[in-house]
Amino acid sequence: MKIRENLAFAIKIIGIYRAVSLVGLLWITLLSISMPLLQSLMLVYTEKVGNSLAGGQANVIILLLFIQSVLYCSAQICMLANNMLENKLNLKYSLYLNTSLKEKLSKIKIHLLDDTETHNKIVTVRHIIPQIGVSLLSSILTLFQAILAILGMIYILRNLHFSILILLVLFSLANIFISNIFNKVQMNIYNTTSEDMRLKEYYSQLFFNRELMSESRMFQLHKFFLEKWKAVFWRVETPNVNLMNKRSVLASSIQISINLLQLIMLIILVNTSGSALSVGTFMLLTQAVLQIQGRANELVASLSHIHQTFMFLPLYFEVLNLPEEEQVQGEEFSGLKEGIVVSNLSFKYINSSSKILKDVTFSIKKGERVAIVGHNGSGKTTIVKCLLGLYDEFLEGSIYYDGLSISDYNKDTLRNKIAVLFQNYGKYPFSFKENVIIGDLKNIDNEELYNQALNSSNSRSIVNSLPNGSNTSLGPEFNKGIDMSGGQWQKTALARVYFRDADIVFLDEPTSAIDPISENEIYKHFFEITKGKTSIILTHRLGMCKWVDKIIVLDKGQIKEIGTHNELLNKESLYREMFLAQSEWYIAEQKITVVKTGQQL
Ligand SMILES: Nc1ncnc2c1ncn2[C@@H]1O[C@H](COP(=O)(O)OP(=O)(O)OP(=O)(O)O)[C@@H](O)[C@H]1O
Repeated sequence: MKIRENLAFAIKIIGIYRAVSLVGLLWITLLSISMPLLQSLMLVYTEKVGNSLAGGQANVIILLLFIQSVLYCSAQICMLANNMLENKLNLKYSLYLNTSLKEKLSKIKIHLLDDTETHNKIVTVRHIIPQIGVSLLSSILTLFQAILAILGMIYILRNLHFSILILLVLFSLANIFISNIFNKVQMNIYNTTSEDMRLKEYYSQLFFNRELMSESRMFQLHKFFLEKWKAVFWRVETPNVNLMNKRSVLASSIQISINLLQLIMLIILVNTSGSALSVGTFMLLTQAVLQIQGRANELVASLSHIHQTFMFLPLYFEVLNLPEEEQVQGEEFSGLKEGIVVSNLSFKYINSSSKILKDVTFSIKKGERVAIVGHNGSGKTTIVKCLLGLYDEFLEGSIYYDGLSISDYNKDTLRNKIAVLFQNYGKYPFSFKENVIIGDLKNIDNEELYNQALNSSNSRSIVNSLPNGSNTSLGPEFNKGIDMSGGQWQKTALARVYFRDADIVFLDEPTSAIDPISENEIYKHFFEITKGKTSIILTHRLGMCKWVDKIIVLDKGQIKEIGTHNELLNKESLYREMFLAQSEWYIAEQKITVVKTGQQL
């Protein structure tokens, strides 16, 4: 089973090498075969030169030396070409393998990223990618080279005492056995420390995360972070260092054994050949013994590396085979015609212990403006994620767009018609304009749309204040960029949403960081430009709910009430309770103003 599995992996890997560069693969194989052949030929000529030194003609000796030199230069040129090609292929394989991984991650089911195990696997695969690339290929080729070279030398040494060969075989077998043990230990270390490796990276980046820097200074957290980082540092590095030390002990022992082995082999040679040994043959034999030993070491090292890589390959292919979001070739979504219906929807995240949404039912007509409100953690964002089709297979109940279940639509066509502003939207270190136009990559040259988006999101004044206008780089980490305030970033993210020619708009807390005057402007624009579009806004600012057609109030994952602002305010409701609690602030403020100024209301 194991052999069959490994064979299947080998075929897949060869497929990858072929896909990346068939010509490169052929050349590097050719060069790898040429080098040991040239080395064997050089040995043959070493013997001839040595033998001709004893009484040979000068011109014959010169000719032999010349041929030997040509062979040496050819071997060097092959080695150079091989190294250069290897460097180039290294880049190509690394690009290919990393691209495959990134493409995969952009397609896997979102719920997998809620799982710690998936993160551990991904980080291990990222670490082993360099090993799978050219490094594996060069180990395979080194293995072939070593086998060819050893066969060539065995042929040259065919008349020698067989005990030399037995010694070599025994020595190599012991070496392979020990490497095998080390590889298993290494694999175990990777498996057991992958989560700590991620933690170590995370604690490291806390020291240069600009957004957290001020908090960390004010709370004087650096020592706390440092201690956490140090603890995890030792947990990750200690097993690796211990293994490295053991490997070093092994390497030194091998070097000492090689020396002893060479001595033993030369003693056997001298004893078996006695005085019949010519100078040339002695030179040939000593070099051959040295080379054969060197090659045997290469053979063991490459076998060990191949073995180690093959132990990791299942994990690599496991990550590449993680389930992807299903691309139903189903119905094309060309825009909402009737509305959205959510029917008895219940939902639970992969790692949550109880249901986050419980039997939720509501409907939204085309063109309606709906606000979803409720306490923190009541499930507002979760409903949106379900409506976006991010968690289809975990849903109980149904979500229909125009009467057809969300899972029957082609997801790309559905998402093309939806624009979303998430609570944790992206703040990209691109130019201001790029931060907006990534909202719809199909329209990146549409200046009119861009200008509309700036106006609707109240971002025009931001662009005017930036040193290079729309082309100003954002974020000081790159390209001497400019940082923006929280509210300016939020307006930019809103512009991104408006830039998308969407039919349905979801906004999750769109104005949480925006000043009241801008907020007012933004909502005015929003209601203007979303006329005819369906919009769903998640908010804690209940003042804006006066302007929507319907308010859905969530409580602990359940629908508590549905109605308009007036309907809900005029009866005992959670909405009324929340609205009054919020408006108390303004009423209290008014009283303060009255007291301060002595004016009458
Ligand atoms: N990926 C996740 N895995 C497990 N539980 C989650 C996940 N995301 C959210 N939750 C849990 O689901 C519940 C609802 O979260 P959700 O973000 O939907 O609330 P919300 O109403 O949008 O809250 P807020 O008003 O604070 O934004 C919370 O208890 C939260 O802990």
